[in-house]
Amino acid sequence: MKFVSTRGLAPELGFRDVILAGLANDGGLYLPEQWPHLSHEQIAALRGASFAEVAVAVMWPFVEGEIDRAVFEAIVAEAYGTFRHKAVCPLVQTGPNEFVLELFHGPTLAFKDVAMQLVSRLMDHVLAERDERATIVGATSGDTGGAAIDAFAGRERTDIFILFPLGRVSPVQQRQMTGSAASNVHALAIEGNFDDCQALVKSMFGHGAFRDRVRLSGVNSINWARIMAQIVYYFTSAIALGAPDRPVSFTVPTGNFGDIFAGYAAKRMGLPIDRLVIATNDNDILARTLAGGAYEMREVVPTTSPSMDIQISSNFERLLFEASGREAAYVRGAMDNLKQSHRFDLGTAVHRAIAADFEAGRADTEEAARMMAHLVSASGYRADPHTAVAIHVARQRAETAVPMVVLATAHPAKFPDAVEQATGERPALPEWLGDLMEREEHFATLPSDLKMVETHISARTRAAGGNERAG
Ligand SMILES: Cc1ncc(COP(=O)(O)O)c(C=O)c1O
Ligand SMILES: N[C@@H](CCOP(=O)(O)O)C(=O)O
Repeated sequence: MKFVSTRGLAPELGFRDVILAGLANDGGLYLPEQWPHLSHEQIAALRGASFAEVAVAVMWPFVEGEIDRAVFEAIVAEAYGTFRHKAVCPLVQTGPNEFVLELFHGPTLAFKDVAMQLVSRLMDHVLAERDERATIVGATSGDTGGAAIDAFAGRERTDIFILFPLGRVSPVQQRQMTGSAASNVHALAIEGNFDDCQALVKSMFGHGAFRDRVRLSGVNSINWARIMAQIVYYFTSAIALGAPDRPVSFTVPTGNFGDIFAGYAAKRMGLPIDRLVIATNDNDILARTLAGGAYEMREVVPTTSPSMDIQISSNFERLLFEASGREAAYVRGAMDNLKQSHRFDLGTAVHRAIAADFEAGRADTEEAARMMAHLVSASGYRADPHTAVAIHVARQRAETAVPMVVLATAHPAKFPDAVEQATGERPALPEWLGDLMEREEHFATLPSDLKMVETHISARTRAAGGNERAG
């Protein structure tokens, strides 16, 4: 299997190069050159299989020929052995035909662990095989950072630098990034918002000399391996609800569009998905784009679901590539317009193609709070604010006979203030997270300035001969 860039100007790569590359060197995002297909019989044969078994079956077509099967199976088993629930991602029924898919039973209590625990092990394997080191730089609005730090802390072949927006993540999210004592971990508080952090990361990838000097790699959902791992839970949940004989719909709290794009990928691979519903908070650029056909940036509004406080939704580029019939020139044009004028028009054909697969809705902070309170009083279910946004959006849709799965992307204890304000109850962190809030913090604060951030990283990454500890 080869992978191609959405901008059409980067070399085609195999899986091992794609996982290390992160972003393509033309600024685009990698996608498989064609979608593998699982037949009705192959999907039906996965009934009763464990999460790890389904994971191997779903991801194998992407890695076949690049990683030995037994090695891959062992890596998958080890990655999902870190989860605290034996089903890994359990389904909980919250309404007559509504199910919540809990993706937060991993080490940092967010859905990011599902991919990150696997990606760190796969990267380590490829780097060891090549006897190389890498510098991982990531941007986070809160959850990716903690999950990446947990997954990469102490790994000999990688140094990891996570850029988070100063003062815009929850205290639990911040401690998950700053509380690591591992010498290869560097948390950087950036004076800006998440879009500034993500733009800095993309600029570093676009800066060839820096990219080569530090052997830059990325673990945001720009990295295809992140999306690949997230496809798996669409299969496990749909199969548990009767697929492939019965279609299933999904509502996904969305920011960078990685999670819901994984659902789209599952559909392209043969999973019978009826509706894919994008749920946004007050930062509703995706809902506005689907309604009006124009992607138009506005100021980011801080909300109680901070991980979705995003205007530049990076994986939307992957969807543009697909919806335009894989027209790299169209994608380049749209991305140029976005950079220059902070907007672009989808055009009728692409708008229609997107509307054929996706619906969208929004829930503001007030509506999310009301939903959190309602869930507790109606059924005793405790949702985090991101999940509450999605449940609100799911319940605005017309009911059909098709089961609706809502992705629960974070544990409520990651956002205790918002949950307490809405429900009157303060969710406690699981005991095994113990002294998280008392750990000593290590981080550096930097302006949103490319040169200063690059200089900071160069001095500290072992891949470029640096060895200073952050913060
Ligand atoms: C808790 C939570 N929910 C939802 C999202 C949005 O997911 P995505 O960026 O893949 O659209 C994020 C951030 O990615 C998150 O951390
Ligand atoms: N909400 C995210 C933003 C980054 O998303 P990613 O999926 O591209 O890593 C976060 O929690 O950091």
